[in-house]
Amino acid sequence: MKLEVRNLNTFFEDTQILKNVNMDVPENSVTALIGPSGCGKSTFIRTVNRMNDLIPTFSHDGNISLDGVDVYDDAVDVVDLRKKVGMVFQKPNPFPKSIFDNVAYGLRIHGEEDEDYIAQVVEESLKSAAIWDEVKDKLDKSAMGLSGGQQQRLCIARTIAVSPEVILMDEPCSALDPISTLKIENLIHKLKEKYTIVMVTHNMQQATRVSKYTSFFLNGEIIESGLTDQIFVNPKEQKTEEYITGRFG
Ligand SMILES: Nc1ncnc2c1ncn2[C@@H]1O[C@H](COP(=O)(O)OP(=O)(O)OP(=O)(O)O)[C@@H](O)[C@H]1O
Repeated sequence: MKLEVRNLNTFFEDTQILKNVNMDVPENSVTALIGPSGCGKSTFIRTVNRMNDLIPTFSHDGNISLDGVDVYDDAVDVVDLRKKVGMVFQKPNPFPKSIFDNVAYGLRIHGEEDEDYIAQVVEESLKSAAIWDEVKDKLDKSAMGLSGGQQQRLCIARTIAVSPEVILMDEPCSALDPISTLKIENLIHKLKEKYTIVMVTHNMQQATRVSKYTSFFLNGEIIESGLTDQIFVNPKEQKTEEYITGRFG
């Protein structure tokens, strides 16, 4: 397994958010996380790449391993971990820099100085994120001038420029129109050949379109995990069925 989560509990102060969460994420696949608002999906993915470390009231117990290595081990370098486990957020968050510099950013902060190499990776990343044709003639223009859908693909290019292994996506299409959403979904299909993707989505159709596996979260617990086809066609748990048929949440 690429990612293995065992008996994960997380807390903000003494409020428990995630309760005994277990998950296996196979390599080169898309796993969708579904569940009603506030059930802990974002907290979960932010625990995987240790983004919650930035919140002083956060604590956890249990284990998350990436390729068999505990991501919370003292020997793990958090900067290196976040390079391996990239993240794409709900709202596109380009830096107020040029399109080129947005994608080059990660390479530069990791010490890359070879400008020819940087230019090559920027081009490859923009191509992989299916936005190259739209921006190739204005790489020096501000990323803030792009549409929301273009900004989100730029953020995906920025994430893949540092060669991550896992990409965490927190509702990556929720701020986008249907056409941009389709572009991102097609892109996710392509990206799973190289990367392992874990994606939070509120859109049930999207989960069935893009993911192979689904985990259903409710009140900080995983109620059911399995193949997406099974979860949506033949859920084992009554709560899963109630949720996917829109009876709550
Ligand atoms: N920094 C924080 N401090 C305290 N509580 C927090 C913090 N961040 C999140 N929470 C709480 O953790 C719970 C889970 O929130 P989380 O954002 O993980 O849910 P979610 O399933 O991703 O929701 P949504 O679908 O609305 O994004 C909520 O009750 C939220 O209020």
